[in-house]
Amino acid sequence: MADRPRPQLPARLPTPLGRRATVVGAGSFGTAVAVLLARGGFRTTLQARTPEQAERLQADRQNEAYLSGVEFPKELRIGHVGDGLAKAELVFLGVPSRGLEDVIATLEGTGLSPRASIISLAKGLVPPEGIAPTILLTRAFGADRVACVGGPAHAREMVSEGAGLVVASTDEELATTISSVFIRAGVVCESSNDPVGVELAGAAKNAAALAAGATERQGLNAAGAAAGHIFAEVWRFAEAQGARPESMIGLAGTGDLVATALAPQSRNRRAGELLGEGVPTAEIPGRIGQAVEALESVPLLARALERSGVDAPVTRGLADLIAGELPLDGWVALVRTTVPPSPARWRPRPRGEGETFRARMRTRWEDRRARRAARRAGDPE
Ligand SMILES: NC(=O)C1=CN([C@@H]2O[C@H](COP(=O)(O)OP(=O)(O)OC[C@H]3O[C@@H](n4cnc5c(N)ncnc54)[C@H](OP(=O)(O)O)[C@@H]3O)[C@@H](O)[C@H]2O)C=CC1
Ligand SMILES: O=C(CO)COP(=O)(O)O
Repeated sequence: MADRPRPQLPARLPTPLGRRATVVGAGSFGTAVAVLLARGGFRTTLQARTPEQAERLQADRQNEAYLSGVEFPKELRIGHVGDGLAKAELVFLGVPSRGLEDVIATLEGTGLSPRASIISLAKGLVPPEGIAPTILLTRAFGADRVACVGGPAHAREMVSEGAGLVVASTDEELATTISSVFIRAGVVCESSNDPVGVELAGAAKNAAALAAGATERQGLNAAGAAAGHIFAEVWRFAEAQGARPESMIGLAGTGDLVATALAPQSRNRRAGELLGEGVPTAEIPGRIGQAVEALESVPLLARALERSGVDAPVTRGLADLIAGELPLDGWVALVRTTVPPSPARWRPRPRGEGETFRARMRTRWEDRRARRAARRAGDPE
């Protein structure tokens, strides 16, 4: 930590002295976030699911099962269900999306402060509706108490070298408080007021990494096309929900996609590789041994896109591949032949204020020529 360059702190950062945080879920990411929060000056409790797990973590002062070799700072407290919640101002949920409803239910009986903010670390969708985690949390706690975290952030590298986090909340003060504690801990963290966009970007990158993993042996162009189609399809859905393009283009979307698709240890990409090798979906979580969000969120995503009328053949095809209803060669053929719907290729260009008359005429002429060529090729415009 001491030897590497640290991100620059904004001029006025709130001092965290005496402030408390709890991380629910002592898996790889929950543990890594708890380590950062303790480094960032928060009095932090890491909450395991059972007393036995908590005892093990306390005895070892590291998480052998999920993040071995990362020593806990001495300030980090260890607990199990309910511990550390009554006084916590920030409660981070480090469990996979499918566990969020259960965790919210357990939070209710723990004396959680009505002022505590709840932050989702999940990069998937919540069943059965396939909603973004912050939508579920907002229903339970109200939007001004809710945030999420996205961006390229593999747990082990994050605690040793850093990460590119994005904290998103509709409450600006909350987003700034959370991002400043990560920055104090030495990790780059931007804030955003587009939580659903950041979460859909995270779900899209996991889906795209899984798709790329399943396809890479058949050809890297096909793997890239699969990822590109999925991003475009999810973006059309996200846009209809008011999300902003920078959430998909920046750290939380393309940035995290590159980190996940390149990482040999990525669980989502590895799950895709196993699917591509013909391993049945039901066996994959057991082989990987940790959360593989995309296996569950892709079918939810495909249904959500269908419900909202978004044309999403590649996301649907990936869901069918996961369900065992589309063979690998059928999936690859689908990826190789899918043409995005015409609005993705053909949109009126915005006219710049300073554009000259000549340049405008030239643009119109080029537009007309391209439309004629598309008609001749039999493409709808
Ligand atoms: N790992 C990473 O690098 C990153 C992960 N994420 C996201 O963080 C989320 C958590 O993933 P990650 O930490 O990697 O997963 P892991 O599989 O490493 O750990 C999951 C943790 O959640 C606990 N858990 C699972 N279900 C429940 C439940 N119903 N109630 C309480 N606890 C539960 C598990 O407990 P038990 O051991 O008892 O099963 C375990 O402690 C995912 O959405 C992932 O996409 C985001 C960025 C990076
Ligand atoms: O979200 C991640 C990194 O930002 C981790 O992705 P994997 O779960 O595929 O390892």
